[in-house]
Amino acid sequence: MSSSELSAFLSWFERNGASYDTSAIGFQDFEPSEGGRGAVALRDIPEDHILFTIPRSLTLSTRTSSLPNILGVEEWKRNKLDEGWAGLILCMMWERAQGATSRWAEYLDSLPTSFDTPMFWNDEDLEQLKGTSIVEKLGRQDAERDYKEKVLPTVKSRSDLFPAEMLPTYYTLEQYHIMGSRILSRSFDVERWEEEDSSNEAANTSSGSAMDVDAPEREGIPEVEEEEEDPVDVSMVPMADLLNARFGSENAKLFHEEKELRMVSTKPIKAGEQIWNTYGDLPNAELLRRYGHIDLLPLPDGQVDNPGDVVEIRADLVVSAISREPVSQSAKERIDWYLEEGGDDVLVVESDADLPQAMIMLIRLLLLPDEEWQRATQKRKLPKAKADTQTLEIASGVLENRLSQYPTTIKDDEGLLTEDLPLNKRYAVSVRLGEKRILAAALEKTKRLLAVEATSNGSNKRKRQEGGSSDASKKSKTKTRK
Ligand SMILES: C[S@@+](CC[C@H](N)C(=O)[O-])C[C@H]1O[C@@H](n2cnc3c(N)ncnc32)[C@H](O)[C@@H]1O
Repeated sequence: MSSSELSAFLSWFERNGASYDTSAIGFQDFEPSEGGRGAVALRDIPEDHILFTIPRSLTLSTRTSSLPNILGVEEWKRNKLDEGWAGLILCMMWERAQGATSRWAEYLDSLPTSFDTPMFWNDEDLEQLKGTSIVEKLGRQDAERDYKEKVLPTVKSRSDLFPAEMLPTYYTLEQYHIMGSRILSRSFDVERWEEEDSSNEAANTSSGSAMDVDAPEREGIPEVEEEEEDPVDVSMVPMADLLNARFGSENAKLFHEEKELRMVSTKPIKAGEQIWNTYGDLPNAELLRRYGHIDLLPLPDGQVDNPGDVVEIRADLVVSAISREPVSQSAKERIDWYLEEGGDDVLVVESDADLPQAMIMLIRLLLLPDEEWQRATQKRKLPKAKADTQTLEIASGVLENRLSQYPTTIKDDEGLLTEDLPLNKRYAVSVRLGEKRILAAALEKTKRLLAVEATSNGSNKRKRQEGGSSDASKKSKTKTRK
């Protein structure tokens, strides 16, 4: 954003009922490694200070744009614009096409039009991400399908709203990707205020609840960390999206009030310091995919990594470690049951390198003798996450198999990082190295436990270790791939 775009944005912000404390917060360019353009404290700011306030009506979402109502509820739903981000993307395209008459004209003009995220990388750079879960999550094909099946038919069927001569400028696939990337790197989830009236009927048709309802936890099923996002909550929040983020550095947070959103300091901030929001202290793979940067911090073990890093292991690696191809009918039934009962198809190893509880349960489930399997289904109870020798052996095979999905070794990557690499490659190598270090640590832990199992040979000591969940396992996060 140029300085003239910034000042146009700031005066638009204030003209439209938003306000910011001009004595406390300013905007400047930081080093690229510090996030580039961001917010700075102009003076010492105490904790709990309101930095800026935005009326809910000035956020841009399918609730606040008038397009869904103008188009009509029926058509909105018929074209599936109430599912996923296609509806918001179309609203953003349409608002932009309205030019100066759009309520968000200056805001939209201030947003970036190019991105460094892997979505826009060439094949050579993407190749460097092999083994990480980024490539399969890019969603380029899904986005293109939504564009072709939801957006284009809508646009072509309503020339009163989308004049044909505007299509090549405002409603192209390229614009679709740009708007999608703006949402990916800048949107917030803004839930409806509990008592709030549903004023934009077309946008409020999604089945999601405005309340933050936790999924019920069934016995034996590990908690599911991620909740389904309700598309009507996904909102562009002017000014809040100017704040950068760094692992563990958050000093300001967005609070959702009935009529407005407030960015409030959560710690004292010294004059000259950057004002950091949080993107959730994400693993590097997710930071890179959504935002195009990574976080690297010196850790107590002397390595430089992101403490929020995780490794995702697809549950089918566990299945193939146990059952021979073709997968037996019984294994298929068990996997279906595990998934129906809320078990997840992706197992997550965190940076502490403990085996995910879900992995141990799944292994044990697949190994259960038939009678016990019948009992488990009757009681709707997964096996305990107790890692015995057989389970540990299989888990270590799964970890080795997962490690082999990366074409390079830890040593190769450490060597590469000493070289002068282009930025995309440096990021990709750092992401895969962080993941491999976690896998290697998990493998080492598992092998240590196997050695203990082998030497203790049924002694009392071993009984004590088997009494509860193995140290190697933990109540794990499981995750649904997006
Ligand atoms: C919500 S925006 C923040 C404002 C942004 N810097 C701008 O100029 O509009 C998120 C983007 O800021 C950049 N960013 C934020 N934090 C960063 C960090 N710690 N290191 C590098 N880039 C960062 C990334 O490009 C990211 O996609």
